[in-house]
Amino acid sequence: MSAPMIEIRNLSAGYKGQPVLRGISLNVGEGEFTGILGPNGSGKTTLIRALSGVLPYANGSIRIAGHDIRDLSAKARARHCATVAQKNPGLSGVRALSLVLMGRYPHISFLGGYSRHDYLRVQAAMEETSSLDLAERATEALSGGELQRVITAKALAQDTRLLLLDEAASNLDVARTMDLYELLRVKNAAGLTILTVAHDLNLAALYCQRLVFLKNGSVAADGPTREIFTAQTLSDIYETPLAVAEHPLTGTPQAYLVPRA
Ligand SMILES: Nc1ncnc2c1ncn2[C@@H]1O[C@H](COP(=O)(O)OP(=O)(O)OP(=O)(O)O)[C@@H](O)[C@H]1O
Repeated sequence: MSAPMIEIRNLSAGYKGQPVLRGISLNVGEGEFTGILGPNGSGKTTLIRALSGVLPYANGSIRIAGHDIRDLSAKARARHCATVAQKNPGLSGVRALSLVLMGRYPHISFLGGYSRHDYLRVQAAMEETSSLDLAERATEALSGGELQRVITAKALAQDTRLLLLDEAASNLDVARTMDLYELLRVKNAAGLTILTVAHDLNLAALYCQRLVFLKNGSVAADGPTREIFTAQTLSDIYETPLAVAEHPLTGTPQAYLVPRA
């Protein structure tokens, strides 16, 4: 049997010596589309940051496609795993096209420049994310949603087998959100392993086959969406009453807010 795409063993990580993730162990198989959910501050972004290699961790191990990520250079890591982060560093003075082209950087050789193939991959990724018309725009002049699409294009242009997303739909309107998740569905069907942080429970339930709920830096619940997405589990994890009913068209479980009075 092949190794899981992600193997996390007893992972502890945090900031300035303060633990946030407390001994997390989790496997994600190749081809899974998994949602990471949980209350504010539960450690979702911290987990994505540790997986993408930008946050050093105190204890435990992370293997991606069989490689301990601490043994990989940043460039080698970027050939295995692309990330759409929640916060993006200042991108002043960069055209959208140039930003997406940076996604090809892990694939160019030491002396080689970008090839025709790189530009074709960039064009395809921008078409897929409906951002090609933004190619010549300065990234600092883009709206939050436009920038989000360009950054998603950069991640797709990276041509990895694993994609990590942290609230990738947070700046998108409802139509763009559905465009993104439909695109993710197609990519997942073509073999891409996807791990996405989501706050929108119903969106996650519609698209993710598996849900992992974090709470206080630990895994509080983990399982196939249709089994784990229950009123009891959600209400316990979020400490607020929630009801669950089937989506009228898909039969997927969906959550409903319950007024307290
Ligand atoms: N750079 C940082 N320095 C210090 N503490 C941090 C830093 N980033 C996050 N934290 C703290 O770590 C904890 C977990 O934060 P994290 O962003 O991982 O949570 P989250 O589950 O993604 O939350 P949210 O749903 O609000 O996005 C929080 O208590 C947060 O205040």
